[in-house]
Amino acid sequence: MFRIGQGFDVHQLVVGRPLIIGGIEIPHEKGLLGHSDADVLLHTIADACLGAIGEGDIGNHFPDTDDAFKDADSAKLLQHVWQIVKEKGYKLVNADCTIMAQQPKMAPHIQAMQARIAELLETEQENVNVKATTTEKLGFTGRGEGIASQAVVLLQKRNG
Ligand SMILES: Nc1ccn([C@@H]2O[C@H](COP(=O)(O)O)[C@@H](O)[C@H]2O)c(=O)n1
Ligand SMILES: C[C@@]1(CO)OP(=O)(O)OP(=O)(O)OC[C@H]1O
Repeated sequence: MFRIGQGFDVHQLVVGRPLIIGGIEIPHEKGLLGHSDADVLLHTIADACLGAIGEGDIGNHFPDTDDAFKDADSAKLLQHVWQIVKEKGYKLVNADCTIMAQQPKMAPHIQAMQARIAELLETEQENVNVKATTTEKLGFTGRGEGIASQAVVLLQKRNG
């Protein structure tokens, strides 16, 4: 049996924060604001996984009112979500993601993001695709006020 899930997330870009996307720290004069480390891409993938198995969203599992998740490493949050997916008997078929950011250039970091995400989802790197697009200077992403991300994941029930 197959299950599909999609995720979408947005975080504001501000000075004084590191920019962490896809588990990779990217040199930039601004970073993403959030209760956790605000890794917009890992949040999107976690939401897509939770959506695929009908388990709500990361806000339900890791409330932003809980100090336990203050400055949390989103890789650990995604690992926790992936445990739930595995306990339900699923493995990843593939994940496809898009980052919407006017700046900085994601291209030099895409391979590292794909490798890290594949590691977190216990799959081969070829099963994880990360893309980036500017939004042609339009909207909040185009003005550099924030970064958005979306993802689709396909899961398959393991045999036995
Ligand atoms: N933050 C970004 C945005 C885009 N790219 C890459 O640039 C290419 C052109 O982007 P469009 O806005 O015209 O879609 C595309 O190949 C993106 O991968 C990037 O590296 N970082
Ligand atoms: C990740 C959590 C953890 O407290 O906080 P934020 O970093 O603010 O991120 P968001 O995408 O708003 O998801 C909610 C929370 O689960």
